[in-house]
Amino acid sequence: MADKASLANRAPLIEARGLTVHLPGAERAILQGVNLAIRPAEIVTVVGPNGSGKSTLVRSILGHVTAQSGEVERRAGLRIGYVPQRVHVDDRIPMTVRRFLSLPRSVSDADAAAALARVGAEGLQSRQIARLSGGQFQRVLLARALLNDPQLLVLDEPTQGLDQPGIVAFYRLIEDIRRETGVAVLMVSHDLLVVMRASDHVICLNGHVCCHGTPQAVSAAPEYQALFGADSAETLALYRHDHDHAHDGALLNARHDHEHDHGPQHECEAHGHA
Ligand SMILES: Nc1ncnc2c1ncn2[C@@H]1O[C@H](COP(=O)(O)OP(=O)(O)OP(=O)(O)O)[C@@H](O)[C@H]1O
Repeated sequence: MADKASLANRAPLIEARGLTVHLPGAERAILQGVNLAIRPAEIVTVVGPNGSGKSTLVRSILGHVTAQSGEVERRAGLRIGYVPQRVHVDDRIPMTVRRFLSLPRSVSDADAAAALARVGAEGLQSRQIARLSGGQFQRVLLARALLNDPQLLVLDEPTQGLDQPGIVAFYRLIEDIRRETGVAVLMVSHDLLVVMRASDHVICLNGHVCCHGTPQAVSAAPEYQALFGADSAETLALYRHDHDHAHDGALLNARHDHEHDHGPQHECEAHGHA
């Protein structure tokens, strides 16, 4: 995790205040009064059940969806790399990885090769996009998002369709990239255990912000446990402590630095329903 005090002192790259979003056809507001700030080099993760508004929040922050009230302030000239939840690739239209990396903006062969190498997908340039495995495709999407040297990476469910080792490896890659480049990361994910482990700040969303704080604080919060069940908190606590011995199973690929939790830090702030 990044040093918390130094993160907190940095001005946000992007900040949402009081975002309320109604979408046409929806009976009620999809987001209500949501606040969110992402600072340089910070990994912020949004978790929440299906339909809780995670993608809508991401799309509002990116300006793809107009909020009925509230505001999004972004640093002037902010460069964002975005990996959307769904990318439709028509497999009837041939498209190589190299060509895909030049959409929508043309990039040099050297930059394309460097971006692929950075995400562990070197040598895929001539492969057809439609024939990549799920894990390869996610890495190519990430490579494309890195091409404009972003200050903020936005990843909406980036590990969909990956198996557990693939999920762990992907988040590890994100942590490495953050460490090397200082890029900030906003992620939406269902992979509670792995993604919360990699996060500086977790936001638990269910139309409004139910609670937020460090992974430890959120996993101990009653609002989080009401949404995901007390078991999820126990499993996270176990995972975080269980690092001194050989592990079986996929999680053994996760980074095990010695980071002890000392119980909930009571950082979660309950936000009432509007
Ligand atoms: N374009 C739209 N018009 C009307 N309602 C929408 C639209 N897009 C999403 N919704 C509704 O808004 C709610 C939130 O959707 P959203 O995709 O933001 O949730 P999510 O938390 O990302 O869900 P998931 O985890 O299933 O991806 C859902 O009830 C969804 O049906």
